[in-house]
Amino acid sequence: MSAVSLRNVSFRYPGHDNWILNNFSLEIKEQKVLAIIGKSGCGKSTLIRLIAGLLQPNEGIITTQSSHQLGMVFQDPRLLPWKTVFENVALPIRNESIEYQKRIVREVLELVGLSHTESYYPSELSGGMAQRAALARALVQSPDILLMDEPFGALDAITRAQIQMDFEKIQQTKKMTVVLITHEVNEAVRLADQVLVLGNTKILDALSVDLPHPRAVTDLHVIQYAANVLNLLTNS
Ligand SMILES: Nc1ncnc2c1ncn2[C@@H]1O[C@H](COP(=O)(O)OP(=O)(O)OP(=O)(O)O)[C@@H](O)[C@H]1O
Repeated sequence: MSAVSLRNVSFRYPGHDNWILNNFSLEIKEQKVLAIIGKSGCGKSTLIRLIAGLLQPNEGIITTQSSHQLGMVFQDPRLLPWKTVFENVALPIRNESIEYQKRIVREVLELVGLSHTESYYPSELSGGMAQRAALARALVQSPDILLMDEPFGALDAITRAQIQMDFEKIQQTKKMTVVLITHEVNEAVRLADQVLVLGNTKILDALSVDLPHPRAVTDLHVIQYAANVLNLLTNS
C-alpha cells in the first residue's frame, strides 16, 4: 500500500525554464524508509517540498492518504531561541491541554534521549542535541509520514552515527513512512528499505536494501550495499 503517490509529476520554479521533475512517478510504501540520494542540485529538496505540499506541481498529481499526519525535519534544527526545549517541542501541540503537552513532550524527549534538557534554551544545546530536539518536535504529533531533508548532514561523524542508531530504533517502534534525503551512502543503506538515485528530472536507479535491523555500518552486507549504491551514483 502506498502512503504517498506521485503520478506523472512535472515541476519547474516560476520564472524558470528548466524542469526540475519531468513526468515523474513514484510510489512511497507505507511504513517503509525511502532514502533519496543524488548529486547536488538534482532536485531532492524540491521533491520533498512537493510531497509536503509546500510547492504545487505544474502537471501531474501527488496524493497522500488523507488520514496521514506529516512531520518534517530539516538540516538545521530551526528552534526558536527564546523558547525552551520543552516549549519548542510542544509548539505543534500548543493548543492542547498542558497535561497532554507535558505527557507527549516528555514521551518524545525520552525517545530522542533529551529528557534532561527540558528547560534548556537552544543556545545551551550541542548541534546533535538541537537536531534531536527538532526530531522530537516532528514526532510530537505522531506523524505517519516523516519527511527528512538531510537531517543529520551538519553533524560530525560520531554524533551522526549515534543519532542514526537512535533513529533506527525509533523507526522500529513507530513504523512511520519516512522519506530521507541524504548525501551519505552509508546512512541511506543503514536506515532505508529502498534507496533511490535521483538524477536531473528523473529517477536513475532504485535499490532495495533487504537486511534486518539494527544494521551496523561495519557489517559486510551493509558495506556491499553501500558499494552498490556508490557505484550507481558514480555511474549516473
Ligand atoms: N526557489 C527556487 N527558485 C528557483 N530555482 C530553485 C529554487 N530552489 C531550488 N531551485 C533550483 O532547483 C534545482 C534543484 O534544487 P534542490 O534544492 O531541489 O536540489 P537538491 O538536490 O536538494 O540540492 P542539494 O543536494 O545541493 O541540497 C537547482 O538547480 C536549484 O537551483
